[in-house]
Order: sequence, then structure tokens, then C-alpha cells
Amino acid sequence: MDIIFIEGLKVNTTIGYYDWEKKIKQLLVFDIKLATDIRHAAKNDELAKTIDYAEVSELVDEFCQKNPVDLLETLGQRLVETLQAKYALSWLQIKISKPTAVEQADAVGIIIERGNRN
Ligand SMILES: Nc1nc2c(c(=O)[nH]1)N=C([C@H](O)[C@@H](O)CO)CN2
Repeated sequence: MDIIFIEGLKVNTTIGYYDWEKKIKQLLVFDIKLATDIRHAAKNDELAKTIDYAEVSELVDEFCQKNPVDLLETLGQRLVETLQAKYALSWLQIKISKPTAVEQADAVGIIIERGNRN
């Protein structure tokens, strides 16, 4: 299995359960791993035959801006569904960190993993 990854993707967006959080933007950091077979792209050196990590990064930012929700769980699950609908993914892992949420911690957040890692 091959993996396309995006590490430390920073997105400033509206996210949070409390009323005060709905009036501000906060930093989220995404680490994303998408399983694909890179041999299709490598055969003829074609971007169109792989998952464009720049396109995915843009998608994640736009998705966050358009989908303000309370919980990281909701954001993560909806993002997973969007990525699965757009790309043929046998496996994916998305980590969403909220570095400013808990003062005593460097970051808190969620990790979602779906599919089979063969
Ligand atoms: N499991 C979760 N716990 C909490 C979340 C969350 O999204 N998932 N969110 C909050 C608040 O929005 C918090 O980040 C404000 O400091 C609390 N716990």
C-alpha cells in the first residue's frame, strides 16, 4: 500500500462547542494519510492519475470554512465522507489537532481511521 500524506496543514476556522467559540476563529492542524496505488501515476509521470495533495489541502481548508460545527468529531467524520466520495481510498487516517483548546496541553484532538490497511 502506498500513502499520500499531508502533515501540519494549518486551518484557521470557526470550531467549538461553546458560544464564545462561535464568534472567533481558532487554529486546527491536520495530518492526513490517504492510501492509494502510486504506480498508476508513476508509470507515465501523470498528476491526473494520483491524489493531488495540493488539491486535498485546498479542499480541507474550504470544507472547514463552509462547515462550522461544534465538535471535531463532526468535522472529521464529514470530511472523511467527502474525501471517500471524491477519491477511491482503501484506507485513510485523519488527525485533527486543536492546539489552543487546553492550556496545559500542546494539542488535543481526534484521529479517525477508516478502511483496511493492506
Ligand atoms: N472530544 C471532544 N471534546 C471536546 C471538544 C471536541 O470537539 N471533541 N470540544 C470542546 C470545546 O470546543 C473546547 O475545544 C473549547 O476549549 C471541548 N471538548
